Amino acid sequence: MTDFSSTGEQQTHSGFIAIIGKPNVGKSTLLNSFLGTKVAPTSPRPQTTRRGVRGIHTSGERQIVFVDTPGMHKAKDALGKYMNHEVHSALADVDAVVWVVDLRHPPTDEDQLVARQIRELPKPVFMVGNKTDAAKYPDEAMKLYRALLEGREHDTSETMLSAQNNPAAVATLREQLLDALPENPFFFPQGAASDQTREQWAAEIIREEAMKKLRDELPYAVATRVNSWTERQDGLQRIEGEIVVEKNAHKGMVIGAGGKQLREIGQAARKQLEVFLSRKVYLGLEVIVINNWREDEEALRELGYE
Ligand SMILES: Nc1nc2c(ncn2[C@@H]2O[C@H](COP(=O)(O)OP(=O)(O)OP(=O)(O)O)[C@@H](O)[C@H]2O)c(=O)[nH]1
Repeated sequence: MTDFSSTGEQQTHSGFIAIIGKPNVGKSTLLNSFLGTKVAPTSPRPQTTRRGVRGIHTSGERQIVFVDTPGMHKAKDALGKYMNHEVHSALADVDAVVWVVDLRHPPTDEDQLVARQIRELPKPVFMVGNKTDAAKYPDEAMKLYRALLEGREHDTSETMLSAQNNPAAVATLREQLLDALPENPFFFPQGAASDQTREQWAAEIIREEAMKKLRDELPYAVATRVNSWTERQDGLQRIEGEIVVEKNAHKGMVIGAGGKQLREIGQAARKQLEVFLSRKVYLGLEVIVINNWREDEEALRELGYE
């Protein structure tokens, strides 16, 4: 382990905390809110998160490394299996778990799947009832979720909040997480916000915008990557990216009539990148085909899912 501790004298506390839950409950939104910056993609579509993206929060002598996991679900293909595997390995390696549930609805089979994973886990679990702003019966829903952990013998705490609209409640929860960290040297340098490269980060933003625009099953058949990023002397960031589809027939569906859809995806992604980078961005996007990439272990590796 690399020792990034700020001082040799004061003891630092540092640890890994996984954010888990079924798809679409608001895990990435909560992570971004914990960090006050955007490291994870969010979208109204389930299963937007594919990698165990890490976000890092350092406060004084304490550092949390967040592991944002893909939503746990019943896997249908190699990509799905990879995503569930990410959740299992995340749980084995972390010091505590934040379990996010959606208070707008009662628990489903997928929530039970998650609860089974953590009921016996000998690590602190912080249950977060999310979306209180949009829930009709938040207390009743929370009771049903609580029941899924009945019999659990290890530390469990609860919070109800809106990851999207409740920064004060998110900050209070973050403070509780900081208090739960074990004594450890820092795992990352103090200023770091994520362990993603800027290329991975930009590729995820492009994928987020593509997922918002594409219809039916197509969003899930799309991967993105950034192949080149150069900075001009006047500060303009020139980024070249690819949207990868798994069939020739999908290419036209992504590009759209006269290239309209691809242009819209590119424009939306460019705007997000410009906001986060505070720089002018030129974004070049191309659509390419890698046949059945979701079933192809080598292609998955090539696209960074390993
Ligand atoms: N009303 C409301 N919506 C929220 C809140 N938090 C998140 N959302 C929305 O819920 C949707 C899913 O949020 P994400 O953060 O992408 O969810 P996720 O759990 O990371 O999703 P996966 O990547 O599929 O696992 C998005 O449309 C968010 O804007 C909240 O506090 N209130």
